[in-house]
Amino acid sequence: MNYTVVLPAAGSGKRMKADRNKLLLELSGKPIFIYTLEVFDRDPNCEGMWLAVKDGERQLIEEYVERYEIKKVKGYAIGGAERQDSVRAGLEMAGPCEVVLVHDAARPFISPSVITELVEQANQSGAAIAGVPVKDTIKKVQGGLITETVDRSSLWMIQTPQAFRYELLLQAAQLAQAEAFLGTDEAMLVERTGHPVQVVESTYENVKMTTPDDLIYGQAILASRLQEEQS
Ligand SMILES: Nc1ccn([C@@H]2O[C@H](COP(=O)(O)OP(=O)(O)OP(=O)(O)O)[C@@H](O)[C@H]2O)c(=O)n1
Ligand SMILES: C[C@](O)(CO)[C@H](O)COP(=O)(O)O
Repeated sequence: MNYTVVLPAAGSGKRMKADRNKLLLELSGKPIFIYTLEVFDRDPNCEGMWLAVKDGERQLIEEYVERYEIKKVKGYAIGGAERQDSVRAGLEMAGPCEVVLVHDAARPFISPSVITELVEQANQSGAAIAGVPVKDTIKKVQGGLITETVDRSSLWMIQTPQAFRYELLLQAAQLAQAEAFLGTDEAMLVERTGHPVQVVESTYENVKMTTPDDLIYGQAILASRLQEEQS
């Protein structure tokens, strides 16, 4: 099943504390977002990528896309102040298709088999997102004191990709905009329309490069992949 992917890449990386958009930081000599684009470039079911970028970074990002010979980038939308604004801009520009995936450009280690599973599920049921069960004990804390220990048996950490029938996500995104609702992922926008959202088990490797320690983990993932290739 073919799909189109929208990649929000217009953040600023405050938590990474870098001097530029964190997506341009390098792992083993290659910018983070190029690893992400390569996964989709290699997937024969990916019909095209739409990137949401900052106006002032578009030229630089385009240069990298050319330098690394990424073939499937169809166009660029100008991102907004919030991630949700950037995704909506990308969706509107991508135009109608059957299944659309939204994937953080800051998650370079997504597994191709999870993408395939998400697309199949979204085609059948309308909405499917990636996640992994939480591994730690979860507590609510206020003022340094525990107010509750949460039963973790049904808690999942949600990632991207998040896959949807295009019209379902577009309408949910436009409704959220009209009602000034701000969510932290696309599923939240669809959930509030009442449409069920499936969760597909992903991998813990699919971490979002958010804080400096994530770069160390990212580097370790690359080293272990290289070792596997060579053995
Ligand atoms: N206004 C925004 C904010 C974020 N993103 C993108 O959404 C993804 C996930 O966001 P996050 O990790 O929060 O990135 P930043 O906003 O860059 O980081 P921070 O919140 O630490 O500033 C990233 O690929 C980021 O580039 C975006 O396109 N537009
Ligand atoms: C969409 C997301 O990656 C799912 O985990 C996450 O919610 C993005 O959060 P951020 O704070 O905007 O990075």
